[in-house]
Amino acid sequence: MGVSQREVMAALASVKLPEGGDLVSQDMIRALSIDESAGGASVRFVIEAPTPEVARIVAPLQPQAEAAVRAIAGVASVQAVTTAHGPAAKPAAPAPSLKIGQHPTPHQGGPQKLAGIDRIIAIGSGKGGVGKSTVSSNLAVALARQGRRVGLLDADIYGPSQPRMMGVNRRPGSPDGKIIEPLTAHGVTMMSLGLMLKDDEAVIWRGPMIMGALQQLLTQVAWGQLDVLLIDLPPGTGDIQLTLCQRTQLTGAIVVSTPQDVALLDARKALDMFLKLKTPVLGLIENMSTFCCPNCGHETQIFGHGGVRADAERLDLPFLGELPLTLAVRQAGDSGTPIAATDAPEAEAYARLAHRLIAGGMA
Ligand SMILES: Nc1ncnc2c1ncn2[C@@H]1O[C@H](COP(=O)(O)OP(=O)(O)OP(=O)(O)O)[C@@H](O)[C@H]1O
Repeated sequence: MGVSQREVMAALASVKLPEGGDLVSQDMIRALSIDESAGGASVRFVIEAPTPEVARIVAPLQPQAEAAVRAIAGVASVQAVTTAHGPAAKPAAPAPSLKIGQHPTPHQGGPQKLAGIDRIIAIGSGKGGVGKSTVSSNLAVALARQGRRVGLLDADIYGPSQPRMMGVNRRPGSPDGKIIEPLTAHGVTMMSLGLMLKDDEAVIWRGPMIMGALQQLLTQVAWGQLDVLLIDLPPGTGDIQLTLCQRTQLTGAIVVSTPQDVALLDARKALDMFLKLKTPVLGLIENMSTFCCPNCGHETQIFGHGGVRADAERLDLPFLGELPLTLAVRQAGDSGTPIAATDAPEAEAYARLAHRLIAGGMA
């Protein structure tokens, strides 16, 4: 069997950048080609840095990247080039002066469309910690791998976790102090309030400030042309959910829950909220459905099993699938490379979910 693109990308993901993330999570790999011949595979790729300044930092890592690919069984030769995309930044470019967290501007009329964005899907849950952010990041990556132009907005303003899960920690630029340039990771255009805050800085805002911040993240970020924008909501049924559903034309919402009764109780409240706000519910996902012991293979249903499917049937809503609880999913999220970006068996469930949404015209 030949050398696959996935194997090469996985090897390149092992090359860490000094400022955080790696060559793949920072979306620097271009023009990857693998030519198989009798003597083995010749692999070529370009490391494209966003600016000449970053290229100077990344260039010394090229030998390490080549060595990582050369170590893959079946690779005979590796050729890489480091280039910079775009002109050199002006010296001492002003730091974004954009102030996130202002009062919302008055709004008239019903929910608005966002220019350039074809579909918007909100991903919510009733209870916290059920895996809504994990599902959002993995689904975004799985959709991008299937060729969709995907954006991911971390609207979990009190506990933004997407920067860590997607492996980005650069502060987004804002050359004019108004428009925020989103970052790219694993083929996904992303933005999170977490990228604008210092580590460990808490957000202590009242409702209007939160709504203002959400409005800024939706309208001041240069999202570009997207097939779908996924919005990772905070848990519960608060200001963010209300503002989003009332102001923005959503394609629909997906609700994530574990099968545990206490999670289901809260998930039903989230569903009720979406129904009351007339946001179509695209379906329910059961996360942490079963746990398969990596040592002995024994399956345990830690949080129960099947409760989300039963609720979907009872409410006549689509059941979008079950996702297992595995160590690999947690580790992948913590390392900044969602499991859906890898060849691990767990990636398959996200690929199926992405395929289902694309086939249904939802993504
Ligand atoms: N299927 C899974 N297998 C293993 N670990 C998982 C899985 N889903 C989520 N986790 C882990 O559970 C924790 C909580 O997940 P996550 O942050 O995605 O939940 P959340 O619902 O977004 O939480 P919050 O309420 O904080 O927004 C994380 O450490 C994550 O890595």
